[in-house]
Amino acid sequence: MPNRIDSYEFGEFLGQGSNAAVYSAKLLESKPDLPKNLGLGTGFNEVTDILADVPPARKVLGKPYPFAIKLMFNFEHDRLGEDHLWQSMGVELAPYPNAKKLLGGRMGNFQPLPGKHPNVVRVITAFVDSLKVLPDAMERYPDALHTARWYETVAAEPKTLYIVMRRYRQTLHEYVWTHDRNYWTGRILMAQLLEACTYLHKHHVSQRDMKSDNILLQYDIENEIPQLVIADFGCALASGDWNIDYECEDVSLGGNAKTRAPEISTAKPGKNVKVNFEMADTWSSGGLSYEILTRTNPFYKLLDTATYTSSDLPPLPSRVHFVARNVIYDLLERNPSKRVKPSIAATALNLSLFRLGEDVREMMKKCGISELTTSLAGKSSQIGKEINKSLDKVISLITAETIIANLAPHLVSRAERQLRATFLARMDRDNIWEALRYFFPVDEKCSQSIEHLDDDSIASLVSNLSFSDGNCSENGLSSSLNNGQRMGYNAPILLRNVIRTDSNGLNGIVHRVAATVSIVSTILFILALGDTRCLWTRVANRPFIFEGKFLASKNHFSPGFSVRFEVKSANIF
Ligand SMILES: Nc1ncnc2c1ncn2[C@@H]1O[C@H](COP(=O)(O)OP(=O)(O)OP(=O)(O)O)[C@@H](O)[C@H]1O
Repeated sequence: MPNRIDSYEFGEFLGQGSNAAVYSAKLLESKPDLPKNLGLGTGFNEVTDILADVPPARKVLGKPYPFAIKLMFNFEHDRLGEDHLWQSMGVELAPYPNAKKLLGGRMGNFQPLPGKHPNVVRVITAFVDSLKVLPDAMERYPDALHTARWYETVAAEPKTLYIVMRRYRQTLHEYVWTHDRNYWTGRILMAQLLEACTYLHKHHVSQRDMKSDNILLQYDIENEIPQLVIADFGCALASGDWNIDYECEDVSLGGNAKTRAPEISTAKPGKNVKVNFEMADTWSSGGLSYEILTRTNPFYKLLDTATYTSSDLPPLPSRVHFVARNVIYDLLERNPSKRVKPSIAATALNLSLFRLGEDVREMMKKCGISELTTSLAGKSSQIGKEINKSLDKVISLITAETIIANLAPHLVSRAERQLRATFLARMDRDNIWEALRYFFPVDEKCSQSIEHLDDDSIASLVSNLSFSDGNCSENGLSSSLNNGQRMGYNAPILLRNVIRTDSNGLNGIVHRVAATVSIVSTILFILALGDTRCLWTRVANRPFIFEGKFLASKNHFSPGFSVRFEVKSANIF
């Protein structure tokens, strides 16, 4: 992407804050890039090759101004050079993995995020160039221009920093006031927010200005579930250290005082005082979750972050899922050392979103997970090994369901499929066991008595547990899940029952295989039309087979040959 402002054409004004104005933009005389290679494989019997991994062309075409350019306000047009711009504004680049190179050491210990994340604003490039005075600039931000009346002299060529980002559709604040409440969507938004917090937390970055104007959403169709990103890192702490010295009032504690965690808002400046931001964003995501589910963040007006107690928190609507409710209360725990870690909160939310059965808790129970197993997890390696077998089967099911979801892109939103991918890419067993406590609260008495058991007692406990039977999860599930005719899991039957879909009349899962593939594969597709065939892949090292029919697609014979694969059943063996 070019690093000159002349290479971009500005579109509409998108918004402004105290530090910058943001406009939509496109490359001058650019033509939208159509996907050249549809990314489809050659073998019709390999599921992984037919996953739709490129957006439909219409979505690419539909965005005439695909970028957003943040024009930073330079209030020091009387200073020469560029260094001060990079130094004072460079922190905005915390979400940009190339930032260190770009800054070239101008910001000392600055440690930006090392990679892109689907729930963190996508920065494409940044550069310093001449100040572009747009037609509405004088009216909207006169003080940020070199013509502001207090300058006695200004640099020969007034400049500023520009940040080119992906353009998003709306802020969270706008979204909650323009869309009807939908608690399923709300939970997906919450989970995305917590995935972003998990990523920032992992890399020691605190955004420090978590308000709903700084949470951006992308969706193409009006009732689509939005993709959520955390944006505006202008107040971020990204030095690799959670602590800052707070010796006087002048030290910045981040953005809006109303959205500061209790440990920040109660800090008093003084000698050797340090303020720790490790759990600050996590706390703020609790207030934002209220906003997602009820439109109102209790800390904007009702409560004071410095003085509230947990009993002051307003009740959440009764239809809010019990996991979301408890996660929110735990996020808003005053004591940062007792506050739930963002990764645990995100995992709990993600687990609550799986559809393997009407009730995730019931499904887990049938796999042998219970209050007892969550109490036992991590207690001894012997027990751990046994109960992890049950957990691994649950994980296989979750993975299988995700693959099925990818085969049914019209049934599961893009945002949700991305969320699953994000979650599956980072999950580990310990994290899941901790999150499972939201479904199966740990029995403290049981937990304490296990501490004192000797090896023999543990062995006998293990042998008495239902999960010691390696097949228990299959048995439990197949009795409730399968269609009575075949062994194993029959996940599509479940999906058909529980997925909320507006695709009328679709029975089972239908995936369009748009194949611009070799002639040989095309012939194979044609030969397969109408017959019941199997597609296979592997899930957690176990064969995962879809059985179904190839059907000719009415509308999609161009540009390549297209068929649909209607999945009748899916089985893990
Ligand atoms: N990538 C983007 N796509 C679409 N709109 C955006 C984008 N980035 C920012 N905006 C819009 O511009 C507004 C101002 O952006 P931003 O919050 O980054 O500015 P700021 O001056 O740093 O704000 P603050 O005063 O909170 O520090 C946002 O609230 C949003 O409405």
